[in-house]
Amino acid sequence: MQFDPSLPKSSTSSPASFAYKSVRERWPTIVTNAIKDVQRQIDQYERSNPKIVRQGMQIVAELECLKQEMHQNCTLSPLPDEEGELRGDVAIYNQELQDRGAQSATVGVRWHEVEWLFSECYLYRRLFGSFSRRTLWETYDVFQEQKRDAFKQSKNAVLEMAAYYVNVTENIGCDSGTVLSPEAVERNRAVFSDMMQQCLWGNATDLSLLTTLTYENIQQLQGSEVFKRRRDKVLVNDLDRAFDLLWQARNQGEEHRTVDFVLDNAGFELFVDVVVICYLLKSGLATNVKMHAKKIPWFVSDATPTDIEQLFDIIQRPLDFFKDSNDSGSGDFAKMYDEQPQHLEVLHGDLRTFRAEGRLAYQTSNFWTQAGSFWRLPISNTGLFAELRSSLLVVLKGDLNYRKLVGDACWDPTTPFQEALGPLGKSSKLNILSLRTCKADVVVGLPPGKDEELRSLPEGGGESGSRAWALDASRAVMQFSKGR
Ligand SMILES: O=P(O)(O)OC[C@H]1O[C@](O)(CO)[C@@H](O)[C@@H]1O
Repeated sequence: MQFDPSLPKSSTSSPASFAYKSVRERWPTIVTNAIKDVQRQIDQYERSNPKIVRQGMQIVAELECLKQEMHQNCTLSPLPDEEGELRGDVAIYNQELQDRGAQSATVGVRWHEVEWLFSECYLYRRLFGSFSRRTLWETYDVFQEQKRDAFKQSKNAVLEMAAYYVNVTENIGCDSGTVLSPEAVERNRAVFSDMMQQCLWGNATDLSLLTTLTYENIQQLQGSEVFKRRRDKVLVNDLDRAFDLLWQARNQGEEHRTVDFVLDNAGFELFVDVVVICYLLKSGLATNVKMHAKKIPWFVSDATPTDIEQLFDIIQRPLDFFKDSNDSGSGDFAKMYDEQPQHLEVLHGDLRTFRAEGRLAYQTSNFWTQAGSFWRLPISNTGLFAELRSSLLVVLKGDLNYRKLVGDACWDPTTPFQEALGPLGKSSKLNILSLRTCKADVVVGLPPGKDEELRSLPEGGGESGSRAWALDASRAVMQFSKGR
């Protein structure tokens, strides 16, 4: 709190904001879905395991209570103590809650009058605690089924992306390490741009925003046609600067060219991230990539280490995973796969090699699931800060990472991206690339007049005070900051 931007923040009290709607409609739906998921488990264990059932019912009772508290605008209660390595986090959340309470005009911090970023993180942290404090549920991911179901419906786009990967790396991968003609450099630049744009739009399928997704919804959000159609929806595109950074380092023969990839959603987005990461390694734009995942189930669809391992398995044995997805209109995966099995096999082979060589790894940190903005990083997690500073480039995916980068503050939308990064911006020694489809009110780095232009569109928000154009993931920014 102390180190966040001093500007006012998005708050659940502001009727024009997405935060307002979130606490009143979206979060209760998310908690209701979690309750239904636990209920299904309880039904399954009804006869065989009374202890699981008993603990499950305690979880349901807690989640019902959480919903009521939101509904009735109660104060946010301190998180119950937990065992294990995440215990310290609970203390950090509770300290912040206490500090915020002490500063508030009314007593305590109420659901309908609280900063959005803090309260949303608190919500997911509290949800997690309901499971982690129950011995038979402590490793249960209440969002797992939703994540897997959504990914099962992404098979067409998975095959397409794998084919694209093979095509690109066959033609460009071999360029690594050689001196290239200007035309070849431009070809590499174009491929980088395409890859990164696929990576960007992979972020549109986010289960915390789309609380009910149909097969048709998913198809509309995925595939190469989608990203081609949406080129003009990218409001800021700094990819050239990021490419120049990686390309120059590669040409100068810098030995360690690590890219850190701060992940967002599991499922299709994670699959595209992994493809893009393999491309970065294969093309020589990076020598090593470290993926950063969430330690706990987070914002419904965020990727955890389990999701990563499951994805690696799926890439190795796609038929096992996709064969029983019986959604309409999807075609017969086995048949489609038979026609081009080699694409996923090539991807799997590369993945296995990079992992065996230690060039592709993943890790977690409590930092990613704490409540505050990333402005706190240099103070609150010096180890991670040092690690990211030693990286050539840090790629951050998604809307929540963006909100945390800029502190979810009410910036003027023309504020330079680097300025809004505060201590992670100028002179930070961090090179940052944010790939974000817009799902929240905050945005920076826009050209003068752009926000006004977008607000004046039908559905753009108009005079309502809402930045409606920025809420449905139909627009995006790819912003770069060179901190060293
Ligand atoms: O998965 P992403 O892109 O981080 O999106 C999550 C974000 O989207 C929302 O669900 C909607 O704005 C926010 O609550 C959250 O910041």
